[in-house]
Order: sequence, then C-alpha cells, then structure tokens
Amino acid sequence: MTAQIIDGKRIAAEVREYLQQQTTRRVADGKRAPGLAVILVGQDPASGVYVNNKRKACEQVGFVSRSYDLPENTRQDQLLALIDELNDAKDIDGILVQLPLPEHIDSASVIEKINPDKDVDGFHPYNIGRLAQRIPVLSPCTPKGIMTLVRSTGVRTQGLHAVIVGASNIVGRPMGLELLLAGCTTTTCHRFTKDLQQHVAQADLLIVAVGKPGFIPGDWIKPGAIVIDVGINRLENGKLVGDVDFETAKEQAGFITPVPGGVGPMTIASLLENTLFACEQYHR
Ligand SMILES: NC(=O)C1=CN([C@@H]2O[C@H](COP(=O)(O)OP(=O)(O)OC[C@H]3O[C@@H](n4cnc5c(N)ncnc54)[C@H](OP(=O)(O)O)[C@@H]3O)[C@@H](O)[C@H]2O)C=CC1
Ligand SMILES: Nc1nc(=O)c2c([nH]1)NC[C@@H]1CN(c3ccc(C(=O)N[C@@H](CCC(=O)O)C(=O)O)cc3)C=[N+]21
Repeated sequence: MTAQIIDGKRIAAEVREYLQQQTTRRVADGKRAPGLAVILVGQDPASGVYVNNKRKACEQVGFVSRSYDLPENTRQDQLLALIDELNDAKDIDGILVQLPLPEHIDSASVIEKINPDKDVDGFHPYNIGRLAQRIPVLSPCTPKGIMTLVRSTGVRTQGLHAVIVGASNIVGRPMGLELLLAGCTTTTCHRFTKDLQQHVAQADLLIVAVGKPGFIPGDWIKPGAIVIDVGINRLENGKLVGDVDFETAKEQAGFITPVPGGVGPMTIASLLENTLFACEQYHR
C-alpha cells in the first residue's frame, strides 16, 4: 500500500486565499487590515527562516506586519516593555514572540505578558485553559493546522486512537487536547514512555513532534494509519527531514504528511487565521 500524501502546501495556500478575500472585503468596507507584530530576539538561523516566512505570508494576504528584530542581549524588562506597548497598539491584533528565547529570558513571563486577546500563538495560560474547556479560542497554531490537515483526509476522527509522540507546550500537549475534543481516544508519549513502539503500533492517527530525524521507523506504523510528521530537522547535507522515516512509512500509512510541505506551511496559515479572528473578535 502506498499512502496518499497530505499536501500541506496546497491546503495552506487555500486557507491564505480565503484570508486574502476576507481582508479585501474588510478593507473595501472601510475597516483596517489585520495587523501582526513578530518579535525575534537573537540570531538563531532556523528562527530567522520561520519568521521571514510569517512576514511574507502576512504581506501576501494583505495583513500589516510589523517586525522587531532585537539583539541577543536584550533584557527581559526591555522585551516586556515592548509587549506592553504592542498590547496597547490599536493597529496590532496579534503579537508573536518567536521561541526559543535566549536563556536569560523567562519565556513563561513573556507569554503571560501578552494580552490574551492578542495571543495569536495561543500559548497564554488563559487561552490554553479556554481550549481545555472547549470555549472558542485562539489556539496553538501547529495543532490547529494539523486538525485542518486531518479533516482534509475526510476520515471521521471520532473514536480513532490518536497517539502523540512528544509533549511540548507548543505542540504535543495542546495537540492531545485538540484530538480529545475531536472525539479521539488519546495517548501522549514522551521521554519516559515505556515501549514506545507498542503505543505507536496502536495509532489510527499518529502525530510525531520530537525533533529527531527518522525517529519513527515505517514498520512501527499500523497499516492504513494517518501519519502527521511535525519534526523539522536539517541534516548535515542541508536536506530537511521529519521525525518519521518517510520512505518506509509511506508504504504502511494510509495518509502521510511530507517534510517540507506538510505541517510547516499550515502552522503559518493557522497563525494568519488566528490574527484575523483576533482582529474581528476583539479589535474591530
Ligand atoms: N512544522 C511546524 O510547524 C513545527 C515544527 N516543530 C518541530 O517539531 C519538533 C518538535 O518541536 P517541539 O515540540 O517544539 O520540541 P521540544 O524539544 O520542545 O519537545 C520535544 C518532545 O519530544 C519528547 N521526546 C524527546 N525525546 C524523546 C524520546 N526519545 N521518546 C519520546 N519522546 C521524546 C520530549 O519529551 P520530554 O517532554 O519528556 O522532554 C518533548 O516532549 C522539532 O523538530 C521542531 O523543529 C515545532 C513547532 C512547529
Ligand atoms: N512563538 C512561536 N510560534 C511558533 O509557531 C514557532 C516558534 N515560536 N518557534 C519555532 C516553531 C517552528 N515553527 C515553524 C513554522 C514554519 C515552518 C515552515 O514554514 N516549514 C516549511 C519549510 C521551512 C524551511 O525551508 O526551513 C515546511 O515545512 O515546508 C516550520 C516551523 C513555528 N514555531
């Protein structure tokens, strides 16, 4: 069996197309375009690429994007002061602080400083709490984008056994919540999980977000499963690969996302969706 490829690049382009139409309509109605502020502290090359992709996507759909590239040695109080200023800015609907932050800055304090109404990453404890209670919310972009990809397969999520490998704040844990809300029976695996292979083999829907190239071999995967590979790993030869061994996995899975061109573009599309939502819901 050869898996159907879930084309995240195409689905993300469709979402952006819709957002562009909505933005054009807003502006024609005399309203302002949604505005996103993106803050990058330091020079991490990978973060630089993602941040640029976000800025480009904003421009493409007609949003206003404001960029703040701060030096590595920025103090926490300076970053918090900038967030305060953006919390008050009338033309800014979303604030994104690229993670990871340099070690001398406490990311939890930074995230909590963002006005929850402008927290388009959906990382603020208020928004995570709302998500857990199924109240419409700004929800974390990667899990949100993955839900769009899963729905694109046409497979009903209710009753599926979803196995998530990785339990980070930004992907694994909120992913478990989203899938629980979608009616899946969920298992979240992490560093201390015993017999990972046995859990993976039971997954009708497998989400992998660990950050280790080829971490999940194809022959662990249940035949016909939906496989979502979140990992972004740059090999020494420059090639970008996921956490799942794609070549062997596509012979087992029913559906699979590629890297690149799978989850990554959807994360950005979901960020734009959240920015429009924040604009319409909170700051019309
Ligand atoms: N495509 C996209 O849009 C995005 C891609 N990414 C990519 O996804 C990957 C994961 O990112 P992120 O969640 O931020 O990473 P983190 O490093 O924050 O989290 C990794 C998770 O994997 C778990 N883990 C590590 N080793 C093992 C192991 N041997 N067995 C089981 N679990 C293990 C960790 O467990 P523990 O909690 O016990 O430490 C942790 O929960 C990275 O490659 C990142 O670049 C991330 C965000 C968005
Ligand atoms: N506050 C915050 N919010 C985030 O959402 C966030 C973050 N910090 N820190 C880092 C991770 C990672 N992440 C990605 C976004 C886009 C691609 C992406 O566009 N990927 C392309 C390829 C990119 C490339 O060529 O390197 C693809 O998979 O096709 C990847 C990864 C968002 N994250």
